[in-house]
Amino acid sequence: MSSPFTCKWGILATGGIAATFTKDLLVDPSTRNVSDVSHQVVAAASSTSAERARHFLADVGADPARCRAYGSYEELVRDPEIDIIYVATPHSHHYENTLLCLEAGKNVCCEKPFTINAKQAAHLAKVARQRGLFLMEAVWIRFFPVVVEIQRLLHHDRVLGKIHRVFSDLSIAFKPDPNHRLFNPDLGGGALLDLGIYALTWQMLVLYQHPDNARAQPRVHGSIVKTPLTGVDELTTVALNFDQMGAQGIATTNMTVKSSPHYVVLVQGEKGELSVPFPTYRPESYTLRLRDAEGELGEPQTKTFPIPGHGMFWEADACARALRDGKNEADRCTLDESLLTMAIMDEVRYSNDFRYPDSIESVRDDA
Ligand SMILES: NC(=O)C1=CN([C@@H]2O[C@H](COP(=O)(O)OP(=O)(O)OC[C@H]3O[C@@H](n4cnc5c(N)ncnc54)[C@H](OP(=O)(O)O)[C@@H]3O)[C@@H](O)[C@H]2O)C=CC1
Ligand SMILES: O=C1OC[C@@H](O)[C@H](O)[C@H]1O
Repeated sequence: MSSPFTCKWGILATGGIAATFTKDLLVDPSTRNVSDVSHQVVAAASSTSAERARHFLADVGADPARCRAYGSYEELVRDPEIDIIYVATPHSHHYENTLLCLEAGKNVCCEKPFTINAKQAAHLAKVARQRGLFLMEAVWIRFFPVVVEIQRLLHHDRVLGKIHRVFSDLSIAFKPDPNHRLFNPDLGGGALLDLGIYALTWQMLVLYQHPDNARAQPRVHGSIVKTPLTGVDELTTVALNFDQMGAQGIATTNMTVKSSPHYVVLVQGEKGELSVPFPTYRPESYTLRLRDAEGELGEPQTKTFPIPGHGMFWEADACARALRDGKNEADRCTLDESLLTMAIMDEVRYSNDFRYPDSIESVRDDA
């Protein structure tokens, strides 16, 4: 058996999800039956201090003898050993931080949402393509085995027959705090960009990618209620009409009331229903209920997929395989779909008169 391709990671930022992702990189791939790729953490950087980066590496359990700790992102992107950088800053910073990496010749996996708006995302895609670099938005659910199986059931096996509509929600009750990144407009806060992107991703996975849709773009209508606290969107609903296949998607999100536990994603088709419970940002199971001869929904059949860690390693494996194979995009998370998702969120925000400060909506002059 040939030895696995080892992907060498640099971690840009040391907050909550950077720690979770890095710990997942250190999980033994054999626990998820992966033997063709593996991961090594070779550096981390904090914009605060090198000391903070050192603590981060120690906290996540990285081998201090094999890692470097930097006190600036600029130093990180110059590290010659790094194959790919994981960008884990707040939304407001993704565009500039990813550009910094790409311009230094580094491949990038950038946290969701890709950027603040579609113009910024298009600029990143242009730079990556011009330079022949790998670039991916870290929409980790796209790589979960449960998601792969749901798509096979709906798209290939067509267990529900024609799909009529899809409800998808991700709502979490956060304590209102004007300084938290979720509420702070200067950091790109708001339900849509942080949580709604998952509800929209389920629509992309089920309806947009359905063979009957043939990648036709949906018509989009959005409705937003802003929080009086800071003016970012607090309650947001998006209706997506997939005219090609005569189906409708309803994606909802909010930062005040938690999603109902059982039917967070609900796909309704002519032959029955498929549902995915909370949390849709870390899906672990699905339930299928098929109609009997009388048209009544039958007994629920649930299938659960164990997650041997947090579940972020599957997207990391996809990045590693793309680098190994000389590809600049991951098949399950393409730049075109990230651009379309950003364009849908732009449409919802701008049609509801919700813009972030110019300082974070802008693109560089050379975009
Ligand atoms: N996939 C998933 O499940 C999740 C994804 N996310 C995404 O990850 C990203 C980061 O979220 P999260 O880790 O929760 O955020 P945190 O606030 O915990 O961490 C963000 C980090 O970014 C760095 N940073 C740089 N500039 C700033 C700034 N001006 N203000 C605050 N932080 C700054 C800091 O690291 P330093 O000081 O070291 O530079 C900070 O620790 C977001 O895009 C979010 O949407 C978040 C949670 C879950
Ligand atoms: O991606 C995310 O998923 C989980 C949420 O708690 C978090 O706010 C969000 O960024």
